[in-house]
Amino acid sequence: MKNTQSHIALDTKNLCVGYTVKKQQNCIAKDINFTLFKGELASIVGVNGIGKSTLLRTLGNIQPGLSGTIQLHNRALEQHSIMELASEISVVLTEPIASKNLTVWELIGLGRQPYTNWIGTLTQKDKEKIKDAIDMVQITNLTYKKCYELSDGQLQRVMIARALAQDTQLIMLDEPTSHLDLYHKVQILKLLKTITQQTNKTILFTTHEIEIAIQLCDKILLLEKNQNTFGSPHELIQKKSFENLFPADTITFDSQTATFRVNKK
Ligand SMILES: Nc1ncnc2c1ncn2[C@@H]1O[C@H](COP(=O)(O)OP(=O)(O)OP(=O)(O)O)[C@@H](O)[C@H]1O
Repeated sequence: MKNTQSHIALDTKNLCVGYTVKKQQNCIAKDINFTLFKGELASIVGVNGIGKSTLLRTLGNIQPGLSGTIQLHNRALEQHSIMELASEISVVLTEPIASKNLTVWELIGLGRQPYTNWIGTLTQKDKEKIKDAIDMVQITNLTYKKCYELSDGQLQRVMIARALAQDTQLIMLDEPTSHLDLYHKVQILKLLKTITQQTNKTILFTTHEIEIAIQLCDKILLLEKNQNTFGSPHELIQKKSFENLFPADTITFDSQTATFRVNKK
């Protein structure tokens, strides 16, 4: 968010995320304006290097904004304590976890840190939240496995369960389907959809899986160099937003099937 006057308002109690960036020169993301509501599944898409992860990480307070402000409940994000933020927003990143020696149960238990005492003692309520998270992502059979024993797809489920155990209104994930095959990509994104439907939580994730996002997401934010578009997949298709995403001599978008076609010539 360099050289911009950006203002982002997060309100996890009512409207979930409102984000505006005023148009300025030398900024990748321009004129962003989006609002997410409870129970919505939303994705941030765009070509490599357009700023998807930067936006997500900035919203999640993982990295400082290049300029502008982010407010959570009318207070600057950085004015909230880490524990306050952790009870409002959970973030799942792509970086490999340092704690792979933990069991699945222990790792998911870390999601309860905002609520436990200083030595991390889990109460009955904490244990129930962990169990509920495990049930929701369907990994009961993995509960006592070490995280280093898991496949990438299983580990992603564990990370989602940790975010669920953290029990925040907003869950953000950076590229949750990287390293997964098509089947497992679809499984993870369908799981995110189910979570929004069953818990009324809001999930925002970055992805390169535009075709799957079109099929599953309630809202899509398409980041582009000169403009950004936000809306339902249907609205974006109507606006022909995907048609110039890639060079037309190589890849075209078929709005009838909502798929990208490779130009073989
Ligand atoms: N709004 C911005 N203004 C200026 N620079 C930005 C902005 N957003 C991102 N950048 C810079 O652009 C580079 C690419 O950003 P980022 O990794 O977020 O892109 P991405 O879309 O997630 O890429 P990929 O799809 O390859 O993962 C980074 O160096 C980042 O610091």
